[in-house]
Amino acid sequence: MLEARDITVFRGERLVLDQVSLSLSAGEAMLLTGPNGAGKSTLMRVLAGLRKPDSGELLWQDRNVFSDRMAYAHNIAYLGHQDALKPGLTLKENLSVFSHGDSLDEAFESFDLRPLADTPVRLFSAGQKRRAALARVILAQAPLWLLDEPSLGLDVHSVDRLGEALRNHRQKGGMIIVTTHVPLPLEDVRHLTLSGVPADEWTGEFTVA
Ligand SMILES: Nc1ncnc2c1ncn2[C@@H]1O[C@H](COP(=O)(O)OP(=O)(O)OP(=O)(O)O)[C@@H](O)[C@H]1O
Repeated sequence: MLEARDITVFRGERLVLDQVSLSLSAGEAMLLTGPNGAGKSTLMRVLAGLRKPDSGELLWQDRNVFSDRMAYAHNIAYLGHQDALKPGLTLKENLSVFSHGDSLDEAFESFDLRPLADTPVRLFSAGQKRRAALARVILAQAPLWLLDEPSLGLDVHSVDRLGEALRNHRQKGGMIIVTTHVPLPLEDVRHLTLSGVPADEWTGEFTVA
């Protein structure tokens, strides 16, 4: 089980997350929504153990994540805005680092990547890179998926494939937290909306010469 209690984060002088709490159990999914700048990606980085909150606690199986981040890292698959693939390597070379054999085949199948297996990733389109990054999420075989705008750049067919991957993961007892600005094929999902901490009103004026 994942539990976040009163997570508070400042970026510079600015309060971005103000005592945000959530919890998630096996098989559950949560949709994280809110306007641009509301703090969704910041919260995802905290949940991924990549950023320590200024106050609050993050617990995985009742243990504090930040007291042993390395142990926690084995339990998560985090997809950020960057696809984190090596451009000079082929797709197969990129993904083989994470797995071999059957699981690699399954990951290729999940996002129709077989025809691109021997192509260098630098030649991929934005959507193809996103599909490859999603295949990597599957390969991680981690119980908790943290997906920041996973459908970015995906065509309609690939969004369907994403829906299937999300469903399969939950059926196996996996957990998912996902941010999105567009509808996703995700049933029976809990919602957390970040409204954003209001910035001070900008009081400047433009002068037209
Ligand atoms: N590198 C940074 N340094 C300082 N402040 C930052 C930095 N990156 C983001 N912020 C601030 O943190 C706030 C939250 O950003 P974050 O990326 O978490 O929002 P978001 O909800 O994911 O937005 P979006 O929907 O546009 O992806 C932003 O409003 C911005 O003011």
